[in-house]
Amino acid sequence: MASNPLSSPHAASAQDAVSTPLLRCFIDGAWVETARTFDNINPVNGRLISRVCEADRDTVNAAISAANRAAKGGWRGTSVTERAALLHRIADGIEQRFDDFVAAEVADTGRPVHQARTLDVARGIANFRTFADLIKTASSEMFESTAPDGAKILNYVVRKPLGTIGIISPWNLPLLLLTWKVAPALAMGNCVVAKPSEETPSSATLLAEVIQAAGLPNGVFNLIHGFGPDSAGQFLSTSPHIDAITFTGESRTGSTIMKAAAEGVKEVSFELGGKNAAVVFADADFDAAVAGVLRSSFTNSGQVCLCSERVYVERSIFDRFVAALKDRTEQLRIDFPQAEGVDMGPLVSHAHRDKVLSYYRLAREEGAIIVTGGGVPVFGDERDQGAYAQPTIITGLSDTARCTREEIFGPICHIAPFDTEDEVIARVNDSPYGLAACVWTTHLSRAHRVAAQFETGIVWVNTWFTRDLRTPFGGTKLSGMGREGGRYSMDFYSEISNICIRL
Ligand SMILES: NC(=O)c1ccc[n+]([C@@H]2O[C@H](COP(=O)([O-])OP(=O)(O)OC[C@H]3O[C@@H](n4cnc5c(N)ncnc54)[C@H](O)[C@@H]3O)[C@@H](O)[C@H]2O)c1
Ligand SMILES: O=C/C=C/C=C(\O)C(=O)O
Repeated sequence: MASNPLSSPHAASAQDAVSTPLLRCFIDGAWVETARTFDNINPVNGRLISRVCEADRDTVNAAISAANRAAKGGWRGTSVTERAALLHRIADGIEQRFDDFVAAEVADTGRPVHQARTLDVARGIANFRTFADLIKTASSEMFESTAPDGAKILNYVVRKPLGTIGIISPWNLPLLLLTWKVAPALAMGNCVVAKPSEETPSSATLLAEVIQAAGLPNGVFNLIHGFGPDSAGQFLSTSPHIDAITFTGESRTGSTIMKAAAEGVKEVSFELGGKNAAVVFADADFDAAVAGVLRSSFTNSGQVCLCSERVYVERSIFDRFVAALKDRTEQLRIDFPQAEGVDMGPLVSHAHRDKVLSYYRLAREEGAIIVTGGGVPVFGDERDQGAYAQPTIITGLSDTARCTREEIFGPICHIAPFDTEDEVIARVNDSPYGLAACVWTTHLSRAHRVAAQFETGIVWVNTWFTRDLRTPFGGTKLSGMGREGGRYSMDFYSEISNICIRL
């Protein structure tokens, strides 16, 4: 098991003086305990990691009031240079406590240590550095025109802080997805009330410690812990005193939050679910495509919103591709997060594994062929108390089966053959979701042609989850609303005003 990451004074133990840390909320620059706590469980072995203070309505309101006060205070007036320096200090702080952050992510999620190092924590740092650098180089639009009487008119655009931003994030990439919103929100001069997932409170708590140490003014960043319905998530998203909500999570939750936001006509940004497709043409670099689909299906045990759950392979290479992917999948090492060469840890929780396993059963009921996996690995050690599931490949389902239409969010993909380019484009687009798609081909014009026709916010050609943080990121249809990244984040986290001057 990971060494306990939560060794700082802010995680001091209250109820269990011996060892179980208590994670507190961070409000107006102070650590706040609440009456109710919930357990944070390690999915590797079912053991208790920490107890977490659940923010009740009064606590959430206190966090929002603190942010509102700070928003009216000096923060919005800080210079870009000062804010950029603070963001870099936060990035430095994460770097200085790199191993604590890695251990926190690993303990909460069971993900491989090397993934936490190279993806999660590295991106947490990059998110702060990227937006610090972006605001220093940002420009704005200017339009010159002529008034009816011939006078010269100058229009220019300014970005002002929105005020208080409510941030609600999921458990699948906890630090990455939280900082992806916190960094630009602060960069644009806003104050923040952030609620991480109840499944993954640890790295967010460390982030609050780092932010406190970096010297952000009190109330600019506030952290509340808790659940969604009838808990901190609902109290935050239904408050009339926040100015915008940015949310990453399930489409259904996004819809609930949107109803709450409609009441006050709040700005929303949603990064939601997916049922992403990977398309492999016969002209693809075969080995690269197999390796790519292996990654895009099973990284983080399939718990990345961008993972491929629908794989379409051109019929002439279908059997060979399925056999090769099966072979590679059966070589994946499912192990403790700290094990040398580990490829996959458990799912995030037993509850989530129950959901994923219900789809493994449904696949059989719907008539799927189980090519590999379809169950739970047996280890003969404490991992048997964990939330592990086998990486699973299925074939033989129609495009109307529930397993090929609904997001499963686990280590499973369905592979189907296709015959023509037009056919596969139509099948990929026949989905209520539209987050990301991958194309594997060496045919240059086909790559452009096909990519342009996918109804998704993101298309990767001969790669997957390769990110440039300046690019627009988000989904169409049930996969989201709006785009974040680079100037798209700068726009969302700002009130954009046009100033028109008659010269
Ligand atoms: N498009 C993207 O960029 C992206 C990225 C990551 C994850 N996701 C999606 O997230 C989902 C997995 O995450 P999850 O299970 O944590 O999602 P979830 O919607 O259950 O929870 C996400 C967050 O919302 C909170 N929440 C739940 N109900 C709420 C309510 N009624 N009001 C306010 N807050 C509420 C939760 O406590 C949590 O903090 C998958 O569907 C995945 O595709 C999308
Ligand atoms: O699980 C979803 C992954 C989302 C990734 C990002 O939001 C990103 O890379 O910025």
